[in-house]
Amino acid sequence: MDLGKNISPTPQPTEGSQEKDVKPVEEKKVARPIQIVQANEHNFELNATALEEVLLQKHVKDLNVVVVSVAGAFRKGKSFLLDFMLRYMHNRDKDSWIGGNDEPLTGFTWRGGCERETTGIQVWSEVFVVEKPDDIFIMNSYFNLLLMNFQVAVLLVDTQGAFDSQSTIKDSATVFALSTMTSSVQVYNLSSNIQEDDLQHLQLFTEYGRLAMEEVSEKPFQSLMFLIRDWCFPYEYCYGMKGGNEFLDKRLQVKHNQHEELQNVRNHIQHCFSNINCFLLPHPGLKVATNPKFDGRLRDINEEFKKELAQLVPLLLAPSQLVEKEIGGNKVTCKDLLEYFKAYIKIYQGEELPHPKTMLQATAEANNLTAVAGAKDLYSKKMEQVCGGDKPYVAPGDLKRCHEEIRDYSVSYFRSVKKMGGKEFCQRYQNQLESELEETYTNLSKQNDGKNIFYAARTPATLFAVMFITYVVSGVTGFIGLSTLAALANLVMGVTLLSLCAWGYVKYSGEFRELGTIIDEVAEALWVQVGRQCERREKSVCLSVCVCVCACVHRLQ
Ligand SMILES: Nc1nc2c(ncn2[C@@H]2O[C@H](COP(=O)(O)OP(=O)(O)OP(=O)(O)O)[C@@H](O)[C@H]2O)c(=O)[nH]1
Ligand SMILES: [Mg+2]
Repeated sequence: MDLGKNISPTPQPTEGSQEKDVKPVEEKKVARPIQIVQANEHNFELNATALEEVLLQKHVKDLNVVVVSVAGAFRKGKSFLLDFMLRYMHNRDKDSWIGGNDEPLTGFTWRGGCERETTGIQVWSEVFVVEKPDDIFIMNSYFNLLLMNFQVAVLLVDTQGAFDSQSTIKDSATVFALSTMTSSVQVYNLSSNIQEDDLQHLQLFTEYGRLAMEEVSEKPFQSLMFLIRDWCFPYEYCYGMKGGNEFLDKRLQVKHNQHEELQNVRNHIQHCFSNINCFLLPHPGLKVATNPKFDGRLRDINEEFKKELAQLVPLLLAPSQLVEKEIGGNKVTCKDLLEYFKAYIKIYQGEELPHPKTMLQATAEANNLTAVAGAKDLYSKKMEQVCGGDKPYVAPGDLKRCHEEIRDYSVSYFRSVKKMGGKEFCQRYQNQLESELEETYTNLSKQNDGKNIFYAARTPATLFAVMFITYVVSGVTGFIGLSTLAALANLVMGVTLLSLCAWGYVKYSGEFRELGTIIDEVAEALWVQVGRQCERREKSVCLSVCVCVCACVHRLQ
């Protein structure tokens, strides 16, 4: 059997991707980390030109891509690990890929210290072409079975650490989601153990990724590897993949007697990834963790760590282990990946996605909203007893008084409910509640007005009055010979009569309600205007009476 013989598939050009050939980056410059997503003041921008330079290199652009990314909290050795992956990719044909004892570790920038190092998303400029054995065997003309090999392009991705002091939850979620959506293998880098909050954050971040994807299939993401650094309990679960998977099975187990919250997190994670693994890595030794002069040379690293690292990296990057990136069930080429990056980043730059929040913020919001809903419910129930649909008309003054009493009672209920978020935060929700109650009151008082038969008769009364006045005006003006004015008055009377008939039909049939509303509004405006004029007249009449009385009194004196 002739293994390893090259039969490369013919790549199909993809619609919409740019047909550019870019010279290999390493031809122009030495291989280096390339910043493809930049974080500017909590906004993420894609450096499309830099990504094009990497992904549109002639020898890789049409190859299926394998994207291995490392993500997780900041300062936990992600870039350090990726540099060992780079060593593997460079020396994978040699017996020992891990390097010499005194060779400093270079590649993605890593360092000691407590402040974050990597920002945004970086990729390694050199895309590695690997012959990946496929499961298909073919027979050649000499009747030998040949294992088909496909060339794939391997891209290594380093990400900004989550939860550093300069990033919001949204920033961390965006980086994690973007890297998960674009990678075929996501390494979730954790320290010491899998805590419940690690699972909750993974749930939040993957949900944020899922929201941004157009087609959400059953399992939107591919492989996830929990990588637990500084594992201290090899006596319970041994280092490596075997112990890791046993440990993970226990951690992700869904039991019937478990709280729903714990079950939800586990189900969510299992439904997001097609393949989930775990690897337990020992502590690399104190020199690695605490010596500021440590430059990555193997001499300073614990033997146990090196032994496990030598197992871990091939598990991710050995040709037979490579997982090609798939989106919606289709394999993705380097050229396609560029387009996906462009599309995904746009979604995160837009405003249509909800903002992920801290747990306190989300809980406080939920508390306050529940209290607002409770208070509104209380208000509605009490007001229902005063002016509900089956209750008779209430005098507007009485209704207002009831509203004020019940509003104060509801607001004090809202204030009495225990809520998170602090005084100022809760005040915002109290203001929202008060304005919503005022709105409800306006609607209720309109309904109440509708029950007043005199109110309901306003429109026909106004129209009748207009008809009567125009009738008199037309009679008088006709009598004194002002025939044009008389004709005009007749016209107005005719239009008013028509409006009255139309209004009657609308009220009877419930059809053409917009027309009915317009007639009501015009009649209402007339009514109000006439009312105001009468009030003013009344005042001026009163004033004149007062002036007359004063003058008489003055005369008498
Ligand atoms: N305890 C411990 N320290 C490690 C391990 N691997 C690397 N380190 C050390 O962790 C420190 C940070 O390494 P980086 O690779 O820069 O960490 P990072 O996660 O990329 O950090 P950010 O880029 O800031 O997110 C360095 O001092 C490494 O020597 C490990 O497995 N355990
Ligand atoms: Mg880093």
